[in-house]
Amino acid sequence: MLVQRCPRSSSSGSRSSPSWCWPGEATLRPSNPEPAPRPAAEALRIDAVDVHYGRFRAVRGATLVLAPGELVALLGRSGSGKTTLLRAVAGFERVTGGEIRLAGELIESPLHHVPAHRRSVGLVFQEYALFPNQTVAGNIGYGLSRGERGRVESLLRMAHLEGLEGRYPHQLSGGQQQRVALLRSLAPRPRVLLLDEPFSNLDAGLRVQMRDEVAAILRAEGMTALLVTHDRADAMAIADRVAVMDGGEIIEVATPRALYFEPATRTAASYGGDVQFVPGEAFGAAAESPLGQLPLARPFRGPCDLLIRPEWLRLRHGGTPAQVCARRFEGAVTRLDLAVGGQLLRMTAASSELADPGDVVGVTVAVPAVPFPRSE
Ligand SMILES: Nc1ncnc2c1ncn2[C@@H]1O[C@H](COP(=O)(O)OP(=O)(O)OP(=O)(O)O)[C@@H](O)[C@H]1O
Repeated sequence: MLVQRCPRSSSSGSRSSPSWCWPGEATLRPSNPEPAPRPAAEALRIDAVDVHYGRFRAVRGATLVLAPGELVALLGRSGSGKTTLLRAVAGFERVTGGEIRLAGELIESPLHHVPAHRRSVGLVFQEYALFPNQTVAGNIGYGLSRGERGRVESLLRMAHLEGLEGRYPHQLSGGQQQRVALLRSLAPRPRVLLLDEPFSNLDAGLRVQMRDEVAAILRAEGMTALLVTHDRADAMAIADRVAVMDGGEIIEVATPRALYFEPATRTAASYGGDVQFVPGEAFGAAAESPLGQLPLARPFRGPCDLLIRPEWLRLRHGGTPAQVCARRFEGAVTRLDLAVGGQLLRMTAASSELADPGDVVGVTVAVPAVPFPRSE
């Protein structure tokens, strides 16, 4: 069995699911006629999925397709529906619309429900949920047959945990526990791995190290994975693509670079990084703006608002004159408030760039601006 437990449902107890929601419920209604399986090029297909809690529609028409071996991050603010969607894929929430398929096989629709323990879906939560009375090897090998001992050893090697196989969870650091939890979920070779905020218990330094290690392990295993996070840096650092979830909807699916440099909507732009806009008049590949003529990330014509992230600004002699209104030193970076042509702009500069309040400096934009229709 791949699904060991679902901490959120067991710990909170507050998620009142309709009675037909519980995982493990083997038979619901006869399944609807099964369409021909989709090509195996899709490891996971979430198609127009709705999930309701009573009358509240927590997930709204969510569509997302993962290719085999792809790592996709579901990025959104608290309450945007990320965990609900993940739980629907795992089999812990019933969908009220749409369908979910694993490698073409229908596993969830309003009329069809494959129980969680039969989905071959692995789960990793922020609470590592290791078995306290089992060793590292016992935890990882849980659910494997005796003949698969070699699998435990190779996973330990891959995660650089050789030598720790005889330890118990309380004898491990947080990062080691998280790696063991990951290996335990990977061991039975699930069809897809679901990770719910797996790094949020870790301090900042360890978090960065762990997310790189987790990504490396997932790639070495060729695992298809869906990672829920509210942390944009986590999502951007390790995902092949980021699915932005807002108000229950998946509003944009893009590579991390596209989400940062060329988001399709203003809302998605705010998930990709800090946002600020200046008015512009675009004429194809460039636009006139209070910062002079700026190249555009995509062609546009007419009045627009231009996305210029604070860190895209540079202090340069000969740039557009700007007055420094305020300065906040934050160590590696310094944040400046600049008055440019009657507009206040925020700039994030390297702290080596010296400018004091009251100075008049030259400002340029180092990255093509992203145009959005003014009316949006
Ligand atoms: N059992 C439940 N009953 C009623 N409403 C629920 C239940 N579980 C979640 N919700 C609501 O559904 C919405 C989506 O919740 P969900 O936990 O999926 O969001 P999330 O994006 O994962 O948030 P977080 O990052 O805080 O975990 C929220 O408004 C939440 O209050």
